[in-house]
Amino acid sequence: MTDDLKISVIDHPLVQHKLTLMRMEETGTKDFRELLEEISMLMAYEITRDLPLVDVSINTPVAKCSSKTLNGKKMGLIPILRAGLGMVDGIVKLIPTIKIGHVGMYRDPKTLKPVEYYCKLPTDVAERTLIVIDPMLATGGSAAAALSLLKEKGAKHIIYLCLVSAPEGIRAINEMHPDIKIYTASIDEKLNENGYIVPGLGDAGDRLFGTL
Ligand SMILES: O=P(O)(O)OC[C@H]1O[C@H](OP(=O)(O)OP(=O)(O)O)[C@H](O)[C@@H]1O
Ligand SMILES: O=c1cc[nH]c(=O)[nH]1
Ligand SMILES: [Mg+2]
Repeated sequence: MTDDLKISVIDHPLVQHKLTLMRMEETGTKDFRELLEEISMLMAYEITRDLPLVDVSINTPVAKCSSKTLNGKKMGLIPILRAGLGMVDGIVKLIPTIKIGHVGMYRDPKTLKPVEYYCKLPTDVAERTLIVIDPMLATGGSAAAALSLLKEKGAKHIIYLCLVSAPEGIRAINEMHPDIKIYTASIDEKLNENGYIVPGLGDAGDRLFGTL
C-alpha cells in the first residue's frame, strides 16, 4: 500500500521516458550521465512552478511595462555525494545564481546505515530555500541524515528531490521530517535484501561515474 505516502510524483512524459532509458541495464555511463542532467532540469522546472513572483516596472525597446520577476527566498542546491552531483548541472542551467553546498554521505553496504564524510554549505542556509538532490531514496537513511544535518546547521525551508524512491524510504522521511516536501519521478515497488530499489536502476553513483 502506498496510499499513505506524502510525496509528489513528477509524471511529465519526458521525465518518464528518460527515466526508462536510465533504468535499462544496457545504458552506459555517457548516456546515463546526460539523461540524469536532462531529467534533473525537467524535474527542477516542475518543482519551481510555485515560486513567488513580483511585478517590476521595466522598459522594453518599445514601451514601458510591468513584468514579473522572482521574489522569493534565495535558493541553495545541496547534492548528496556522490550520485547527487549528477543532478547539479541540469538544475544550475535553470537557476544559474543558485548557491551550492555539498553533503558527503555514503551508505555502509553491510549495515545500510549512512556515513557522513563531508559538509560544506553556504553560510546563510537559514535564509535560503534548499533543494536537496540525490537520485536514489532507498531506506531513506542517507536522506534523513542529510536533512537532519542541514537543520542542525540552521536550514528552515528544504525541498527533497530524488529520481527513484522506495516506499520504505518515503515513509522514513515522512516520519522523521514531516515538514519536508518530497518530489520523485517514480515510487518503485520495494527494496531487495541488499537494500537496492526494485526495479530501480542499480547503483546510481557507480553508473554515473563508471565505477561498477
Ligand atoms: O536511502 P538509502 O538506503 O540511504 O540509500 C540511498 C543512498 O545510496 C546511494 O548512495 P551511495 O551510498 O551508493 O553513495 P555514492 O553516491 O557515493 O555511490 C544513493 O545515491 C543515496 O545517497
Ligand atoms: O537502488 C539503490 C539503492 C541505494 N543506492 C543506489 O544507488 N541504488
Ligand atoms: Mg552508490
